[in-house]
Amino acid sequence: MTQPAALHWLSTPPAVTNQEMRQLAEQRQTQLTKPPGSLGRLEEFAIRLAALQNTLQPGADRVHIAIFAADHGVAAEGVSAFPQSVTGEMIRNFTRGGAAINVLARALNASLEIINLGTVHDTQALAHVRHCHLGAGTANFVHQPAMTWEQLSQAFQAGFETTEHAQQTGQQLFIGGEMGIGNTASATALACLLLNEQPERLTGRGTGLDEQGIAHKITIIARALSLHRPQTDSPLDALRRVGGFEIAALTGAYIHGAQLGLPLLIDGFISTVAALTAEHITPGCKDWFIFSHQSSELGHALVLKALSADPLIDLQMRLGEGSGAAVTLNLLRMACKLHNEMATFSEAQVSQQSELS
Ligand SMILES: Cc1cc2ncn([C@H]3O[C@H](COP(=O)(O)O)[C@@H](O)[C@H]3O)c2cc1C
Ligand SMILES: O=C(O)c1cccnc1
Repeated sequence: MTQPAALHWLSTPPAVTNQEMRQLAEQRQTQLTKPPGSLGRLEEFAIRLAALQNTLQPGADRVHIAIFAADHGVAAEGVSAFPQSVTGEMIRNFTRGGAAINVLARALNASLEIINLGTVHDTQALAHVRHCHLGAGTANFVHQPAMTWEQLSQAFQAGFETTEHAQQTGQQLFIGGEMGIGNTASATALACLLLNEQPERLTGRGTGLDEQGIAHKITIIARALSLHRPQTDSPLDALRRVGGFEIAALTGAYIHGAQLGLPLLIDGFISTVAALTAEHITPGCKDWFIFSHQSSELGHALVLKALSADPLIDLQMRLGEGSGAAVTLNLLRMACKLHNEMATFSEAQVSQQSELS
């Protein structure tokens, strides 16, 4: 079967960013009572948000965080330091407020939504979760495509609905996150297909593999690539063959967010691979991405480079769940406040830089 008609919305181009607003915001930065450029990258981020939000008063107060969770068939190959049951157990933890992202969402006063796309252990009865059950995890992509076209299409639909709802409820920024044991192997295989890379250059520790574990993970990914690489005919097909339900949903959320003109704050390795996939499927999406942090997962630097991305911070985090993006949110909030609330030279009657210098 080929690409279903339900995926036609993917060819709608991303929204166009407002370059005039960008210039106005740049001008305002030069008029604020500080030496030009002295707030460094905080200036750049306020200017970017002004252009993306189409306002001279950018903000990151109303933020929605969505965590997409699902299991991976490739976990059966022993590619994670943790057992597959952890995906379902963590979904339960999210519902009880005990995960890192719960703590961060509370501290940031951001809304948090958990989307369960399908786990091996039964999690379908959990309350406070949006259930979009596509199966008991993906198939093991070492032997066959991870998903059917129908499953891929439904995962995209779950992502579409998430950013659609975020936009309708007036959110200024969207953070996507993921949970799924084995998903660094899936994201690595996907990045290898999209960037025509070898797994040795991208495979990292994930949840904490040792050197032997990494060597085994590389062998598994290489085996999968030798099966899928010759048959993959599009970025969408690459995602279907070696991706995960949650990675596909995140990709769909990013594409639709970019179509709506919703700024998207991107988390670590897995989320950045979803962002790369979104850009390959619907070129121009990356105009709407703000890269939050550099993860210590080995492949992240290379994938960021492929997107010409220079993230805000590097705290050597490697958790996922949208946690790195959430941690940088206060920096964006400060950047906006400075941009919006500082006095200009003329308002404060402070002399500007002399002509001679
Ligand atoms: C308790 C726990 C909480 C997590 N939260 C995110 N991840 C992260 O680790 C997983 C990917 O690593 P790998 O590919 O090595 O399995 C994903 O679920 C990711 O979100 C977690 C992992 C664990 C163990
Ligand atoms: O960078 C990430 O997102 C990441 C890295 C390792 C494990 N889980 C997530």
